Amino acid sequence: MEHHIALELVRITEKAAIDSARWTGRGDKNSADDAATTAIRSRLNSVAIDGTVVIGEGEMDEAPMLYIGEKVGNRLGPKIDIAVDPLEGTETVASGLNNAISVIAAAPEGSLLHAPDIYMEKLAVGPMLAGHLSLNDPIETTLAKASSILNKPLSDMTVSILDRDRHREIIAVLRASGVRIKLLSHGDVMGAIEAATESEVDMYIGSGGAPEGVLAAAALKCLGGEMQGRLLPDGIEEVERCKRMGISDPSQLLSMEDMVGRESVLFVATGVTPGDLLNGVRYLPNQKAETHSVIMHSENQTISFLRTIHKMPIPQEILTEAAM
Ligand SMILES: O=P(O)(O)OC[C@H]1O[C@](O)(COP(=O)(O)O)[C@@H](O)[C@@H]1O
Repeated sequence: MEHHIALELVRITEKAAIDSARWTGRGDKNSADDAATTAIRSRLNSVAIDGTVVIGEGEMDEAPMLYIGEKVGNRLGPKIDIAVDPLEGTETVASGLNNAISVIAAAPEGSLLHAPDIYMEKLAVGPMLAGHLSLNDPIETTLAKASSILNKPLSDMTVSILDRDRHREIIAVLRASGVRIKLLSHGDVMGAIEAATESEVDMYIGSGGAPEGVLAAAALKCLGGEMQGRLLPDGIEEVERCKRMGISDPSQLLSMEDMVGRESVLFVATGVTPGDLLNGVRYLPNQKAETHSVIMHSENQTISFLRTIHKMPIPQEILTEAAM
């Protein structure tokens, strides 16, 4: 995956972040999401790719922009799959909380799993634990193995998980084991990534969105970590949806390769609100804004951080007022 594509894509997540961060704390998650989606959609066709959205805003009949199967890019570049979440953490922005990002992953055509918008059970770890654990094991076994490989007692380990009622049993098991728990209010792409960066978190577990699982798997591949998943279809309709998207056995354990393929993957994200890995957007005087982004390539496992100062166009309404 070529570097210039990453730079073009990150310019797009930056714009999405700048536009959606204006909705921080305003209690309107749909407007925040619309702002990010519009920014991404209006710019994707200028990127030198022959792209297909495999993870986007929904299926064709439910999403006017960035629908699954939509062709994007100027068609002059390589054929690639695009997974995009214009705003990961819509509620986070609406409530003015931390860790909302705008994110795009890209990989050669046919590499990324067409994940339906249902829940996925997930296990994400960093390089030291990669290849050593299994989502099939009971949590107690997973924790014991991790503790032995990391050579630290359970009481020194931290596991992160979304703070949801559906996780009550898992959280009880974690508490009984003695590990520290980091409860996330929203945003499990960043939650999973944190398990593979130099943070206090050793492991991310629990269920979250399946599309977010694929995005996180792309990042974890670049970080040398590992992500395993299992779709959790709720009822026949969701099982059928999995099948329509090419997943014949929705209960199968999904490896990194199942989710992001064997070839090189690219992951770019820009912080919308302040977070552990990325700062959020800062609006500066003189129509400027500052963004913080990360660009990850799986090929050499390079992780680059980018701080950019943007000169923003003067809003149309101000131009109109000045002309009067
Ligand atoms: O809030 P739920 O239903 O537990 O869903 C969890 C999913 O929602 C998120 O927290 C945020 O998703 P949105 O950006 O769509 O609001 C994801 O990161 C996560 O995978």
